[in-house]
Amino acid sequence: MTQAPVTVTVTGAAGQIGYALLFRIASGQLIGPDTPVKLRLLEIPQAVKAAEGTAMELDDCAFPLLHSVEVTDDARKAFDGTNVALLVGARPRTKGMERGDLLEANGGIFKPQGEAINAGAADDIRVLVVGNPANTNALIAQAHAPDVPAERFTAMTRLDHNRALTQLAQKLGVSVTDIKKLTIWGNHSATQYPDLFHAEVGGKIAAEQVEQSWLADEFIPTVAKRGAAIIEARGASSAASAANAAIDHVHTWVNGTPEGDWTSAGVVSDGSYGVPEGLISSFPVVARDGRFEIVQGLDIDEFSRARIDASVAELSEEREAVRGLGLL
Ligand SMILES: NC(=O)C1=CN([C@@H]2O[C@H](COP(=O)(O)OP(=O)(O)OC[C@H]3O[C@@H](n4cnc5c(N)ncnc54)[C@H](O)[C@@H]3O)[C@@H](O)[C@H]2O)C=CC1
Ligand SMILES: O=C([O-])CC(=O)C(=O)O
Repeated sequence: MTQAPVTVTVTGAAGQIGYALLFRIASGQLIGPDTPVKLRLLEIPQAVKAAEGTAMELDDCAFPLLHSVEVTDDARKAFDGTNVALLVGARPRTKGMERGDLLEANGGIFKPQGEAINAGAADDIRVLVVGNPANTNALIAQAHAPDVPAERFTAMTRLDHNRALTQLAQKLGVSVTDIKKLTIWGNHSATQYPDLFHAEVGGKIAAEQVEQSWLADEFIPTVAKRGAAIIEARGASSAASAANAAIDHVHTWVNGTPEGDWTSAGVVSDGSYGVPEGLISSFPVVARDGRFEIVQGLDIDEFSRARIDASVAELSEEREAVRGLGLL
């Protein structure tokens, strides 16, 4: 062990993503193979026992990098001194629930968690929100952590990015590693826009290597509705792939993007590409020196513009809705 331990807090630790995520974090895949990890698992009181069971299993793996595991239902304890917070636990939509009800229920989770992060997290805290609606939940948490730089709050669109990589790789009969500069724009929802007009395969623009009808009528809807397709097939929402994307997101954030490539992440808009300032929207980003930076200067044609605008309009509506609920 060559480095000081990093404290990683996972909320919703007893859930299905939590179960797919925790063992990978404990094995060193989140930050790197030289960094020991202190795990904090936050759950609601009814699920603490199940989280304790997972903690027992983590012990039973004897992971060399796992320094300790603590389980709690107290957000202040969970985020005290935390370096990386993975906010996975959220209120799922249930029958008869309107969008506003969902936003309000999640406000009750992400507001106090933002406050607890503000009160006690480490100075270098990085937050990834996975729980849906991820972008707006991230916005709520960020709004309640005024002492933490806003850029430290991010929302996960890496799963969408990874889904898009594989759809394109399968279409062109190439490896996912042959694809560079793919982008997911906007909201982690069915309005998201997976962009192939800047993506490159073998150094050439991807959109020019596929039929326009495939791009518009198959690729975009397949990626955007993949979450629903998994639920239909599995009877439960994506779990291992979501956990994998969370690992990818944080690993990239800490360790950087490769030269000549970028990734996608929901980050606070600085007004780039006409996305209203302050919204947490997905952009093409590079990670350098432990920070995400929005890739600048891309030409956006009419086709892409309309799709980015539609998804960003949805994010603006969600922001207005949570403002109306007094959550911002
Ligand atoms: N951004 C993305 O790409 C994806 C996001 N998701 C979202 O991730 C979330 C979690 O999914 P699953 O693990 O499958 O759900 P799950 O229902 O299996 O687990 C959620 C866990 O969160 C816990 N929880 C609820 N409120 C909490 C609170 N205030 N503090 C701590 N824990 C709390 C629950 O007790 C439960 O154990 C859902 O909102 C889902 O929609 C899922 C897939 C992809
Ligand atoms: O669609 C869902 O409910 C889960 C999700 O966010 C995804 O799989 O992308």
